Amino acid sequence: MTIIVGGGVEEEGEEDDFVPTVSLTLYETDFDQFVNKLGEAYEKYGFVILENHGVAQTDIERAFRLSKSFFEDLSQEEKEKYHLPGKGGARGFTAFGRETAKGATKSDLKEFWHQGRDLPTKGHKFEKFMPPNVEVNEIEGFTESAKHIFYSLDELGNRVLQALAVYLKQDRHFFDDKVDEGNSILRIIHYPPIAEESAGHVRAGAHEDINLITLLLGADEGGLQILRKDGKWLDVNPAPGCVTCNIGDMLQRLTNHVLPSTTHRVVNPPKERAHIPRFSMPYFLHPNPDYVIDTLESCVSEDRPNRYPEPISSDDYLQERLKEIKLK
Ligand SMILES: O=C(O)CCC(=O)C(=O)O
Ligand SMILES: [Fe+2]
Repeated sequence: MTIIVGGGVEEEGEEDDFVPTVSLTLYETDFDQFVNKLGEAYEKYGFVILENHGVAQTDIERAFRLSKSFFEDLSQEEKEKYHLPGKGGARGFTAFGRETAKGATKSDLKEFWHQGRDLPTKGHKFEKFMPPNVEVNEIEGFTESAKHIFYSLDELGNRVLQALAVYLKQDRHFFDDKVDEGNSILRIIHYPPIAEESAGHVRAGAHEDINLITLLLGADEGGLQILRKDGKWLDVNPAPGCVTCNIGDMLQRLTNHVLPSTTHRVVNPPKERAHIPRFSMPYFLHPNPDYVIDTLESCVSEDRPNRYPEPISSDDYLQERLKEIKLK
């Protein structure tokens, strides 16, 4: 059958072979339909592709141009200057070969930059959780562009969370005061060309995201795959400029697995494309660090007993998980 996969693009395949694309225009014109489409896609795949999301294509292209310039034009020494030791990679640069998927022995084939939230005041109660951002001096516009993408995806994420709140039978604004000072991170990733022999290392090993939801730019480059419930790996093929949005472990925990955090990975390209680098930008939307994740009552029933009777603070949960992926 022919399927429209977003942006009017047609592809051949079975309906189950595609992560659904949902348009943000529905958020304005038919919120209930937006809620249902998102909820259905998430219950089935844990992933959805968002089009007409309002982040300007020119801003996205600029951010990718500046990312390319940072990773390819600066020397290793210049990049290393922006690494903050002992901070769990929370801000600035993390070198190639550092992050290792939970349970994996071989590190991922990537280097990345982390941009976080700027706290509004000095002496803010979240300073101990959220260190200041690092400014890149060599690449004009890099910091400003990273901030712009951070806050644009944050705003988009808030709209997705409104829909999910309604889907979960909460007030539409349930998440608003739980994420307004969230310890969120924009990760600007560079996967360099693959060397002759990658010795079992992959661009990003199979993992689940830690946070509430992730909003990803750049997946149109290919390589991203999700693990379907039947055990098959499914390519995620968004139309250019779309945002891929998935559920992370914190939201899976809060919803007692009503919304699943789906395992995903980035596979190495075939030999003839091994010389092509890949760039992507996931925005990991986190709750405020003092928010306590306590299973929603609307997600517990006789058939679905509470898997997490012990509540946990977002920061304790995050710190545990950072150790597991060798960033702490
Ligand atoms: O690069 C991508 O497309 C996905 C990256 C990812 O899954 C992650 O960094 O958690
Ligand atoms: Fe991920």
